[in-house]
Amino acid sequence: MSNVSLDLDAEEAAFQAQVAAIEQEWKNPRQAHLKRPYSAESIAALRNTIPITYPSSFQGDKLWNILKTHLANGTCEKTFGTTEPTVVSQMVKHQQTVYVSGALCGLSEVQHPGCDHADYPWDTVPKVVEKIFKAQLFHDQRQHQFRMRHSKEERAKLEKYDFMAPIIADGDMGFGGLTTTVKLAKLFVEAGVAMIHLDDLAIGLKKFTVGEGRTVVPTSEYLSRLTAVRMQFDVMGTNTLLMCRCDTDRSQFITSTIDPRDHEYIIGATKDLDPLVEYIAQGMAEGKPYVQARDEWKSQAGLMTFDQAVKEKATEEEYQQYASKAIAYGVPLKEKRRIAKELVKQDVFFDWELPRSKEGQYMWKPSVKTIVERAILVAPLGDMTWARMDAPVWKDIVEFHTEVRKVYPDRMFAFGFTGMYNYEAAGFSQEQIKSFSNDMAKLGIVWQVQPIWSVAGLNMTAEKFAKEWQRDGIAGYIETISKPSRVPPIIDGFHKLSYAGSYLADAFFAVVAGEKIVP
Ligand SMILES: C[C@](O)(C(=O)O)[C@H](CC(=O)O)C(=O)O
Repeated sequence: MSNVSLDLDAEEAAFQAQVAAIEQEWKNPRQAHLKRPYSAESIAALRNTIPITYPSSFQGDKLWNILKTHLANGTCEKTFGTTEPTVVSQMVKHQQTVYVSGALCGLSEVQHPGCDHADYPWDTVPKVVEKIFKAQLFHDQRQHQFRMRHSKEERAKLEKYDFMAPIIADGDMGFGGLTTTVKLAKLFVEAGVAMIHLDDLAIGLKKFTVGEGRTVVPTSEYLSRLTAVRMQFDVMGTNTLLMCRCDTDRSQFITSTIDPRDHEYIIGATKDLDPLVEYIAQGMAEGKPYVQARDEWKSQAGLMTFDQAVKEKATEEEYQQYASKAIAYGVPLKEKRRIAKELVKQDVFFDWELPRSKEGQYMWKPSVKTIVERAILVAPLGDMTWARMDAPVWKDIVEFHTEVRKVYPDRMFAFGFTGMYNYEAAGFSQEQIKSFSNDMAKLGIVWQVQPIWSVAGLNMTAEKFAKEWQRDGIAGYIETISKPSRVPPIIDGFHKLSYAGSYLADAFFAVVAGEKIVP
């Protein structure tokens, strides 16, 4: 039974037309850098039968043009994170984009605030994007209506801002599974986002204070996540941008050994000890703190990668022969073992199961090289790349971006100034700190974000006023806030009717009553 006429020819013709349209979309210069592992037919079969368009696609194209212009000019867009629409209304006066930080959402937009575990409900960040995007539309609408109340000559004297700054948002790790990643991508597009970033972290395994902060997932899982987002964007036919973010810098663990492309970096014990978890359990039963027991075991286990273990046992000549055959991208441990057995006289003991954590994670040896390999592998799925770094090590920054651009010369990159950066400890002079953004822009880092300004920035402002308010009462407010905010360039506030939207609200009444609202 069906409630529509079964015109099979029409259905088939519509499907083939959709396939042709998708293939044409993918040939567009805007998408020339993308390569999908799936066909246009697969996407056409997943689309709705009615045409749906999304402002997200328009904002994605706008952002693409902003970033490509910076790339061409060797400059960069500098933005910061927020969850507040009123803050956004001020950001747009000095910058071109807005960032919605997951860490900030986890502190202020959830029922259980806390550290950036990205363990908040998967729809948290998209909802904040929607809140901000709708506020942008409101600011844009009231500014337009206010301007159109004035003659063209008068408008020349009025300030005008582009409130529709593209929103970039934190997609974290896609929240665990492919179905959540697909739903997340869909919700972000429906919310009006211009770009999301997705990373290779494992969900919910961050420990902040014991040196076990980052666990990555296998390369294969990272690929699947990004493919799922690209697929969902294609199903929706949107030009929303996808940023491939790698968090392997300073990661301590990986969740699985399933992908041979990771084997080079997985750490094993070269001493045949009891497993770490047993040693820790025994130590804690004797009253030892967890970290002490863990570090004791680590100091005895001879922890290293298999290649390092071979180097320890082989002669120089044996190792050179081994390296020429076994140290290459994607060589599985099983093959490495076979080559070592063939070439190295001494037995190489190596067991990556012994150091596994209680949660089953494998130990990981981070390096710029592994971030480069992941970034290059996934680049055809995304529009930009971000190697998230825990510290501003200039040598690593140069190495990473230079290596990726050897393969993708026009690749655009992002950089995040995390709150904990200690520039002096990283060897930066004051001059280098000042020129940091411009120096990075020359490497193709066209979008740079201070993600969590709001935590310190707004807190300092709030604490300062709270103190003055108690001390000076309303006189203090007038001196420190009200008067300064009226001095051009004026900071929008409810004191200026135009910015509260009062004229917009009255315009609804006027239009309904048949009155003119333009001069
Ligand atoms: C950018 C980030 O993902 C965020 O949630 O804002 C965080 C910010 C931070 O930890 O400073 C991150 O870089 O992981």
